[in-house]
Amino acid sequence: MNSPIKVGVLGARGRMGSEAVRAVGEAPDTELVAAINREDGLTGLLDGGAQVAVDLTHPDAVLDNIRFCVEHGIHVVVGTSGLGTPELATVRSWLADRPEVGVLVAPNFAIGAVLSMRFAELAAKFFESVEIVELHHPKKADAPSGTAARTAQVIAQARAEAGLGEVPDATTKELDGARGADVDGVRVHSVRMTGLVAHQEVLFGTEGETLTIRHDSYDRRSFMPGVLLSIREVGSRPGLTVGLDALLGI
Ligand SMILES: NC(=O)C1=CN([C@@H]2O[C@H](COP(=O)(O)OP(=O)(O)OC[C@H]3O[C@@H](n4cnc5c(N)ncnc54)[C@H](OP(=O)(O)O)[C@@H]3O)[C@@H](O)[C@H]2O)C=CC1
Ligand SMILES: O=C(O)C1=N[C@H](C(=O)O)C[C@H](O)C1
Repeated sequence: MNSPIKVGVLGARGRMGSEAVRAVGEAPDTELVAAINREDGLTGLLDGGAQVAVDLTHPDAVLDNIRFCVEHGIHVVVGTSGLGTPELATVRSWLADRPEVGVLVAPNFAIGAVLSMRFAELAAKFFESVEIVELHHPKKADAPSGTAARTAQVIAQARAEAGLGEVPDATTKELDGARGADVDGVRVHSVRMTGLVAHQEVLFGTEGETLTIRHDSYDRRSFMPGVLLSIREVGSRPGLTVGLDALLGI
C-alpha cells in the first residue's frame, strides 16, 4: 500500500475545517499532519511535511494561503468561497512558475450539488427564463454563495453558446435588491436563515412549464466524500482545476 497522503487543514477549528480534520484523520489513505488556525503560521504545513493543503478559511484569507502553498510546492484543495474570474487568473499566473503543483477549487464538495450544477448547465439552453435561489445558515460571510455564482456562470455560458438572449424581465421600478444580484445576467437571490445549512434551487421557465433543480446539504458531512476525493486527486492534476466534474467523470 502507498504511504498515506500528508494533509494540512487551514481553518481547522471552523465548521468545515473541523469536519475535514475528522475525515482526514479517519480515512486510511490520508494523514493529518497540520491543523492550522487563524493565529498559527502557515509554516506548520512545512513543519508537518504536508503534500496537500485544504483551505476552509475565509474569502479574505484564501488567496494568500494559495500563494504560500504554490510557492512551497504544496498542492491545494480550495473549499473557501469568493474566488471569482480575476482571482482564478491570479492563481493561474502563480502556477505558471510552479507547473507541477495542482490547485483544485471546489465551489461545492457535495456530490449532489456538483450534479445539480451539471443538470442546470444541461437544462439552460431549453428555457428562456432562469433564476437561482440559494439558502444558507446565517453565519455565512459571503453572498451570493460560491455555488450560486458558479451555477450562474455555467448557465450563462450555456445560454450564450445556444444563442439565447437576455432573460425576459420588464422591471423598470424596483426597491434596491428586490430582483437579487445579477451574476452574468442570471438573477441570484440569497436567503440567510437559522436552521439551514446549504441549499440551492435553480428555477427554469418557458411557455407553459417550469423546471426546478434543488439540492440540500443538511449536514456538513455531505461535503466530506468530495473533500477526500479532491485530496486524493489534486496531486495528479497539475495546474488549476475548477469544480469536481472531471474527478467524477461528468
Ligand atoms: N466548497 C464547499 O463545499 C464548502 C465551502 N465552504 C466554504 O468554506 C469556508 C469556511 O466555511 P465555514 O467552515 O462555514 O466557516 P467558519 O467561519 O466556521 O470557519 C472558518 C475558519 O477559518 C478561520 N479564518 C477566518 N479568517 C481567517 C484568516 N484571515 N486567516 C486564517 N484563518 C481564518 C476561522 O478562524 P476563527 O475561528 O479564528 O474565526 C475559522 O476557524 C467559507 O468560505 C465557506 O463558504 C463551506 C462549506 C462547503
Ligand atoms: O458557507 C457555506 O456553508 C457553504 N459555502 C459554499 C458556497 O459558498 O457555495 C458551499 C456550500 O454552499 C456551503
